[in-house]
Amino acid sequence: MTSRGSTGKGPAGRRKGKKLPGRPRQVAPTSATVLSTATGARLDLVGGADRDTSVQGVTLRAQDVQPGDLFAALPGAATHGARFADQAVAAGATAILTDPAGRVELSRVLPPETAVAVLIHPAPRTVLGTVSARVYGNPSQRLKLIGITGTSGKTTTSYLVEAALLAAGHSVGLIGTVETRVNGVAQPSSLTTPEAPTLQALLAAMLEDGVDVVVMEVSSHALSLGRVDGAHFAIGAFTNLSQDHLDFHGTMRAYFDAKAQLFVPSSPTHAVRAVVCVDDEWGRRMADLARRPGEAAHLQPVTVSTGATPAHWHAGPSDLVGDGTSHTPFTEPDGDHVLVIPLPGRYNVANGLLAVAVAHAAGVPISTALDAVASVSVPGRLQRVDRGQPFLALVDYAHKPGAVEAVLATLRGQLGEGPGRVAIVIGAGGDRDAGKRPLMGEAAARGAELVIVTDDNPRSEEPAAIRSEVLAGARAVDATERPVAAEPIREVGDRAAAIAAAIAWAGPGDIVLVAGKGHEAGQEINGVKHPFDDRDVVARALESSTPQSAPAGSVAAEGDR
Ligand SMILES: CC(=O)N[C@H]1[C@@H](OP(=O)(O)OP(=O)(O)OC[C@H]2O[C@@H](n3ccc(=O)[nH]c3=O)[C@H](O)[C@@H]2O)O[C@H](CO)[C@@H](O)[C@@H]1O[C@H](C)C(=O)N[C@@H](C)C(=O)N[C@H](CCC(=O)O)C(=O)O
Ligand SMILES: Nc1ncnc2c1ncn2[C@@H]1O[C@H](COP(=O)(O)OP(=O)(O)OP(=O)(O)O)[C@@H](O)[C@H]1O
Repeated sequence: MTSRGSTGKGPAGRRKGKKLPGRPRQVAPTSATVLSTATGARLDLVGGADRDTSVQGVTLRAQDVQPGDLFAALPGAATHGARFADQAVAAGATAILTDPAGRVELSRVLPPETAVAVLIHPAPRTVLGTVSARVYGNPSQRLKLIGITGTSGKTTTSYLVEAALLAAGHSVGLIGTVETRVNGVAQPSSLTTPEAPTLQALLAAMLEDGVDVVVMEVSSHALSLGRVDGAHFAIGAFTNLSQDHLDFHGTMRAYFDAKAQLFVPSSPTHAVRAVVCVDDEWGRRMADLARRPGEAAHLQPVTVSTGATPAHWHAGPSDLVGDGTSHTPFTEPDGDHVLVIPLPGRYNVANGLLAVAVAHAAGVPISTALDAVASVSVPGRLQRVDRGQPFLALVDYAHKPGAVEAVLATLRGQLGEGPGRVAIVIGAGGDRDAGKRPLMGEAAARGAELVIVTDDNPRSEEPAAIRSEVLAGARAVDATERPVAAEPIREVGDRAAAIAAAIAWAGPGDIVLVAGKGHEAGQEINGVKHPFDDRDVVARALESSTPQSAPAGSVAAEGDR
């Protein structure tokens, strides 16, 4: 499996052993006074600190501070950053950005005689993006920044856009859920969208490395928490919206409003150009909101559709070729083309068409983009694991109801009228939107003959309680609404055992889908990340299961790892 599909180079295309530069080598100093003026924060010169105190970096986590940094001591859900200010100052922080409560905390934790410039703002998170962008020289104004948002399809679409940009000769940076990558050097990501200090430092480092275009995933958390404040997006793309993250946003409307900040012209983080998939109602609303009455045509949103909704870019019916490659004719304002994409499912046609439209908006010729997306793979998204077994074993990142529904519909379509059946191994993450758990169970029961409910990342929650919520949704589905050969829903808490049970169940022509963790390399239980990679576990289960004879047309070893 290539961890990037873009160039077809695969792991060999990576510069092994090289570390991604997280920060630029050169940063011009910014004075505390300039930052105070730019943000309206009150400047308090503790211990006689100089008002010209210079800042050459910004850090959110005290333990990561480097000499010359401003430490952003923010209030959080678990603690207040100001409690760690002594560590930040000991590491060389010259300035601190905090709120009034944090200022009080500083008096308690900082050693006497500490000289440090303190910027006090009632809501420091709201100015952190501006501060970070300013300190790192506003890097997004000197490169082309493309932001991709939506509930599902962000990672896939960004890989496809990256492939198109690389094919057109750009030097490309990628920031997203799976990894952050610059010129072939990659490192795993911890957040989908980094916090503002990390993001701005990364953009500045990319610029130094010669990058001219950056494709990044923009999560709704990032938009709500100001992580992309201070970033100037040349293009913003919207994939779709379905239920997720309601623990954080409360309602679908608030979730949508968070995403809309990338598109609504009145929002400070709106992209210059919007490219919007209008397949769902939310997308249609987003395209309306992104319109700019009275402005030039080239600034109006570009719409993309794979369904009945008319759009600038419109896909016709797809022909499935081989094991998942689809050929889809489409029209765009200047002509007709065919999108060939090696990722199965109509939803991937939507991702593919959106990606080509985004690349085109970034100046890539359509033919170049189409050639590039025809050979892309994305880690942990319908990734095959093959040990010569007579059925298809797939690892996928579906961990929300809409994604489970979309991927199962695709797999059932792939089975066609044949006798094959689908097994899904599924769980739900702890400490995240609990409302989606029964809905995921329901989608699984509707689309698979065998449903094995297991643990995902329980995090701090009781795993059995999470499973019971998924099970409740699955078991509530009436037998008449399940596939004809459906079996009773099973519960196997241990994820490896659940995977082994699904593999043991499968016979020739069946499909086993291990959903939810995709590319992830660990399972988080009670604050500890245990090594666990679904792809390795599936491979081991296949190797230790009884060998069966391969039927005609069994899958090739592509996507294996
Ligand atoms: C809801 C959310 O996003 N919370 C983020 C937020 O936490 P918080 O403000 O509550 O921080 P806290 O833990 O109370 O700590 C307060 C402050 O003390 C500092 N601190 C804390 C402890 C310490 O030892 N040293 C230290 O300096 C922290 O850096 C922080 O500034 O600030 C923290 C510091 O950056 C983040 O790690 C944390 O993300 C948590 C880990 C998280 O899991 N976020 C997820 C939900 C998220 O953002 N996901 C999105 C969407 C993904 C998707 O679409 O599926 C993403 O973009 O990844
Ligand atoms: N356009 C789409 N519509 C519905 N489901 C999709 C779409 N694209 C991908 N999926 C499903 O969602 C899963 C995650 O896809 P991808 O990583 O591209 O999305 P994402 O938006 O980055 O997800 P996340 O926010 O969870 O990181 C896939 O494994 C697949 O099951």
